[in-house]
Amino acid sequence: MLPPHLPIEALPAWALLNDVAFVDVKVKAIEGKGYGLVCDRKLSTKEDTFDLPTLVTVPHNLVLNIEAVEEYAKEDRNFKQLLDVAGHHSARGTILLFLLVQTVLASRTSASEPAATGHSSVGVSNPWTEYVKFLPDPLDLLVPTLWTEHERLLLRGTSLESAVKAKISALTAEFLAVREASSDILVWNEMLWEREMVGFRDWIFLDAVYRSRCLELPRSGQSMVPCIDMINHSANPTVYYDENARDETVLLLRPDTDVSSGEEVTISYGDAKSAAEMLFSYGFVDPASTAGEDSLVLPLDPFPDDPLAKAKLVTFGKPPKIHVARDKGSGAVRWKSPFAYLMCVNEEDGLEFRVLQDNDGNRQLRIFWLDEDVTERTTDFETLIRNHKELSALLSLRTVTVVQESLQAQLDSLGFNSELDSMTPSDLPLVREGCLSSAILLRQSETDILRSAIEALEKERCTLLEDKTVVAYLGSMETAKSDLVDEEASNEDDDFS
Ligand SMILES: C[S@@+](CC[C@H](N)C(=O)[O-])C[C@H]1O[C@@H](n2cnc3c(N)ncnc32)[C@H](O)[C@@H]1O
Repeated sequence: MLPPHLPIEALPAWALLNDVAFVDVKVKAIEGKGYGLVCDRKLSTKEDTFDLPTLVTVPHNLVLNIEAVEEYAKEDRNFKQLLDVAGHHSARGTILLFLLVQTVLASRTSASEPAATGHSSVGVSNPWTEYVKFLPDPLDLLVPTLWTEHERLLLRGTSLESAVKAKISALTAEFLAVREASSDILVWNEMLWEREMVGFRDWIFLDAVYRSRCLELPRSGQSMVPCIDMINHSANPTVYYDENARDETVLLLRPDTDVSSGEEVTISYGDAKSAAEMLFSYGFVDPASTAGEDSLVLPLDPFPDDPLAKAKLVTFGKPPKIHVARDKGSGAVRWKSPFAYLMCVNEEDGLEFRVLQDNDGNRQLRIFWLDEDVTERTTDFETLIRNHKELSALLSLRTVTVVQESLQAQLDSLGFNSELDSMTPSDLPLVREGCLSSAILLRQSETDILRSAIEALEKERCTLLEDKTVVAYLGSMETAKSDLVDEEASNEDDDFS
């Protein structure tokens, strides 16, 4: 079930009815980006920077955030029941439920029941019941959770390969939980599930809508704002949003900016977002973005033969990851992987797990390093290691090597699928052009980051290999190895069988 679509020409009437003011701008179709906001006349803040022109004003009552949904639930008994069993977990989950219900209401009101009274048998309609009809068609929203299986193959070897799989699994579990919780409520069971008005694809779509349209407002926090969510992104934005003294959300022309008549106005969706984040959240990669850092997040698997692996994972308490960032200007690389440090400390280095029982009889797994209880510091093994005089360089060397090997494996996997990098739309008729171009940009960006990071880690490794404690350790290992070889050889001499 999808909301019925309204042409964008109907938006000015919706805006008028709901007190949204557009001044000198209009929402129009923009090639390759869906809708966007375009200036009607030349605007400038080059001379007069004191008074910034306000292009759009949206009243506070239209802002959709967790508080607004809780308020709506007070008016709508059925929705409150739904929210009580399946919502309240997070702003996102709560807003998704609201959007789901608005979509159902929008489909019903346009098909059968008139919305004029604001009441249908299932719920109370409100401005969002109509506004959801201006949301993009799912086929035009190119976030990878909505890509076809064929299209998702383009992500092989990138950081999004596992991230998108994990997101789809999480969304499946979330959808099933909503379905299970709400099927005990008669009205929702009939409405959503018996009539099959909602399916898993709708849930994925609403999640994508939320992620690609949610804003962080200075006072109202994570919110969706109708009309302001029609603004596209650019690395060189001309406008920005804010909340004014009347709590209205306003769109303002940036200082020292000229916009000509017919030009699209844009905001920045975030300078610091990597190609993977942009594609994951918004469904495109901006090739013009040259500021800030490019980054990559990869999962990190513990050593398969580490007997302490499970205990380390439990005490660490979150999925192990490697974060790599590269400054787009200088090319300098930073990396971070708290679990990699813990992963490289073993029993022979003084690591121990103990099960302790408190006064109430509860048992708790605690982690000790060199007899100190470090359970609260599992994410800070880097500092613990650095503060250890004799083991610092050796354990750091192990950690750097583990991270470097993981990045190399990822780079190999990208290289293994490198034929994708030169594909054209005619080579892949089952793939949408936007998916292919974004995937190619992502692959290029991640290949560059991985190459730079592997090179930087090699330098770190070389420096650590020269440390005198490492040299002494490796020397002792060599001696132990040659002693063993000598011993085996002399045993062979004695073997007269
Ligand atoms: C907040 S909405 C903007 C309005 C949207 N264009 C629409 O038609 O409803 C964000 C979505 O707009 C599109 N978009 C925004 N900026 C873009 C850009 N620079 N290039 C391509 N698509 C863009 C993407 O689909 C993104 O998920």
